Amino acid sequence: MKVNEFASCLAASRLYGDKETEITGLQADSRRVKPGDLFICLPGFTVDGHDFAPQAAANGASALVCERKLDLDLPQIVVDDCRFAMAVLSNAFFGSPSSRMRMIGVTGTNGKTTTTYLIERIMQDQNIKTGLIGTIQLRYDGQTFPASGTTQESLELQRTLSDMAQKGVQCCVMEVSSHALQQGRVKGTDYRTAIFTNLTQDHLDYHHTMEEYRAAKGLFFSRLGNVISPWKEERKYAVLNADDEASAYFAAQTAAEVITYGIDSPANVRASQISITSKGTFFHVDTFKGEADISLRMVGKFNVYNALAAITAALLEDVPLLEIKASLESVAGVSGRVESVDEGQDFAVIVDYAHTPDGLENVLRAVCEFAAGRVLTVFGCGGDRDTTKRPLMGKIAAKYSDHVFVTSDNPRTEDPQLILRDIEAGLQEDEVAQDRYDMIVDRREAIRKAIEMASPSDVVLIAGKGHETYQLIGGVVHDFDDRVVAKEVIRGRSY
Ligand SMILES: CC(=O)N[C@H]1[C@@H](OP(=O)(O)OP(=O)(O)OC[C@H]2O[C@@H](n3ccc(=O)[nH]c3=O)[C@H](O)[C@@H]2O)O[C@H](CO)[C@@H](O)[C@@H]1O[C@H](C)C(=O)N[C@@H](C)C(=O)N[C@H](CCC(=O)O)C(=O)O
Ligand SMILES: Nc1ncnc2c1ncn2[C@@H]1O[C@H](COP(=O)(O)OP(=O)(O)OP(=O)(O)O)[C@@H](O)[C@H]1O
Ligand SMILES: N[C@H](CCC[C@H](N)C(=O)O)C(=O)O
Ligand SMILES: [Mg+2]
Repeated sequence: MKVNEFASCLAASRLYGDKETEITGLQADSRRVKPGDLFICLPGFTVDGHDFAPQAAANGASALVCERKLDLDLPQIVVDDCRFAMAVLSNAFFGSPSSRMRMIGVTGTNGKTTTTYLIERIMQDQNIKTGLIGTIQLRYDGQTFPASGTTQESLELQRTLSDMAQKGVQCCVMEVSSHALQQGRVKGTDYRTAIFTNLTQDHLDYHHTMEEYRAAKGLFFSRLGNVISPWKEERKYAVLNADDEASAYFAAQTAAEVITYGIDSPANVRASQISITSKGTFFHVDTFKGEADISLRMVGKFNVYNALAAITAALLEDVPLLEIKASLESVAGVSGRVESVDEGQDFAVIVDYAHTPDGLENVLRAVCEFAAGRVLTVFGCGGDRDTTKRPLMGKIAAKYSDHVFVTSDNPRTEDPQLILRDIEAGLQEDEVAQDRYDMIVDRREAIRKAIEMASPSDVVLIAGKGHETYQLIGGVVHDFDDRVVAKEVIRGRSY
């Protein structure tokens, strides 16, 4: 593509320099620029990509996309917002790959990864070649790739979608974070179905207020159906959780057809007769395409919501309900989500990714429902993230646990001790919590103490890191996997 063809994708852009310059690739990191690349200067949150334009030029960039004209002898496309431009240009460069697949996106504070995994299983079982993009990994065409976050930057996303389309992927199910929506990472991506799981507190460091956070998620629904593509005539669906009050706000914003799922409120797909054991969850589901009884191998009422969202999306893809049931019942669980660590010990150890107040409350409620003995909780809160969730999580941990071990969870650049103190403030709101908690900065030590305290029938819940295999302390990434550490400690414990 020539530089003027890129410029013409952006109505209000200004092009300076040789319009015929040929572009062979896109890049937003000067260190990775190859000759022929169009370098996009992203004004980042930590550094300004414009400052790296000379390095990009030295590495052979053919042209620049920037927010102000730079003093460099290269063609330049000047735009108002480079991040949004990057999404539009990436989509154009890769030939709108999302329009060649069935795109199903999932947004919401909790449950995105789980819901995408369930949908992936259902679609794969229909012999529909399905790709997955999310927090744990990317996978398609028999290959897996590490994820760098929940939703890729637009350039990486369009590259991934293009590769999927070339490899014959017919359906892509992906997580869409509020950060991605706010930053326009998915702009131009043509979703057929947009799913909302729930909205509860998280990320207030980034979104500042719950209203702003909700508004970011709202972008997913307000943009749905506004993308020009070969699927244009096709129906678009907003799949909303009838039990979450934010759904009415999203419904009012979307031009797509609204389909609801829920438990407590009337919904198009509704679960009843829920019963939860330590082995799984049973429920009856009433849908617009029949009824079924479903026995999930995953525990917790929250997983009924995730299953309902998956059922709704699959019904909209015309998958028969009984085949959806068979697929859901075959899912043993999702890595790091209510995952049991079983070394033959006489108490339960569960590793879970709950890292928000609502996530923690949900998993603790589920654990309390089936725990025959005490509930011993190990958890912490991430550094350089929403600080206001820390005391809330402390209070919740105290409310549902017999003993709490407050510890580190990726302190990043913060002082770990201070994060623990923020959590402690919430624990101390609980009058009976005073002598029922320990503060242990070293997570391995905290896990060891909890497991040593466990008696037969107790449940040790280790929350916050789930599938993660690292602990970020300062700028250093240390190997750390709750499941591995728990196993080592259990094996070392004498009975
Ligand atoms: C707040 C946020 O979203 N930050 C993202 C952002 O970082 P940034 O703007 O600070 O980047 P920067 O370091 O200032 O660099 C600016 C530009 O200069 C370029 N650069 C930089 C150095 C250099 O030598 N040359 C060069 O060209 C960079 O490539 C970049 O294009 O752009 C980076 C690269 O594109 C992302 O990796 C980074 O995600 C960081 C790691 C992050 O923590 N993101 C989290 C908050 C996030 O997005 N999370 C959500 C999940 C949330 C959830 O639902 O739980 C997600 O979708 O992953
Ligand atoms: N529907 C739900 N409602 C509330 N909590 C949930 C729900 N589903 C899962 N959880 C809790 O949240 C944790 C994270 O679940 P999951 O990974 O599916 O969410 P996510 O939205 O992908 O998270 P992230 O934003 O970090 O990508 C789980 O380990 C569980 O404790
Ligand atoms: N997507 C979330 C994951 C948090 C996981 C937790 N282990 C932490 O590091 O805070 C975030 O980036 O806020
Ligand atoms: Mg996720």
